Amino acid sequence: MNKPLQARTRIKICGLTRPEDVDAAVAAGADAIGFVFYARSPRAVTPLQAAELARRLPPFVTPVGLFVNATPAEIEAACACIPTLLLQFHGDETAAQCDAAGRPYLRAARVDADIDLLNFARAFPAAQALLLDAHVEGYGGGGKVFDWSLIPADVPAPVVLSGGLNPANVTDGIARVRPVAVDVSSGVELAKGIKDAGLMRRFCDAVREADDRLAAGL
Ligand SMILES: O=C(O)c1ccccc1NCC(=O)[C@H](O)[C@H](O)COP(=O)(O)O
Repeated sequence: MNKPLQARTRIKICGLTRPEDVDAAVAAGADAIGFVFYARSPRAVTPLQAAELARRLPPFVTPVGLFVNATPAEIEAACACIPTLLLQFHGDETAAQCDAAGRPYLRAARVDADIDLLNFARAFPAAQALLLDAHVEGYGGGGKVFDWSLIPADVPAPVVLSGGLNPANVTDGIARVRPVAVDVSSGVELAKGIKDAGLMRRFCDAVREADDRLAAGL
């Protein structure tokens, strides 16, 4: 998969609920912090809780708001609390529903042998990137790795690799998929919504190691 080598692989850490975890994720090198606005998730936060957490972010660390089949009013309420929110649609939202939010967004695809990722990507031309996650019960956050060989070499969108990543497998994931970014939740947790600072550091170090190996042509 021959893709232009970007300066470095960006890192999104998702499902944060505590201020100390936001601080630790930023210190570890996260480029984006995901807040889950899906009430059925054990990692769910309210827009006001997320706004308080997002105020801890320095410049150039992006808050990402994650939605599953939310109403326009729910999306607008979250954006009113966090004006710089990058949206992530992780449910069954159509392109029209995603585009109607009027903001940059990531479109999640739940990957298994049944999905046609090329057609899926073409259906969301306005998405800033495709976030490729495993197909799990409960829409996401499942800690499950999907078969990366299912990802076509010519996906017509930037790819964020997600699904069951952790410090032990992210280097391989970057080498094989060459994503613009990686996304992790379970793999850096002590429990759902409770992140581990050491695991976040190790995850970000492993991403840096993968970038260094790619830059060295290894
Ligand atoms: O994190 C959740 O609880 C969640 C619930 C419902 C839909 C999506 C959810 N998370 C979305 C993410 O972006 C996760 O980071 C992604 O699914 C990867 O999670 P994991 O496999 O646990 O690293």
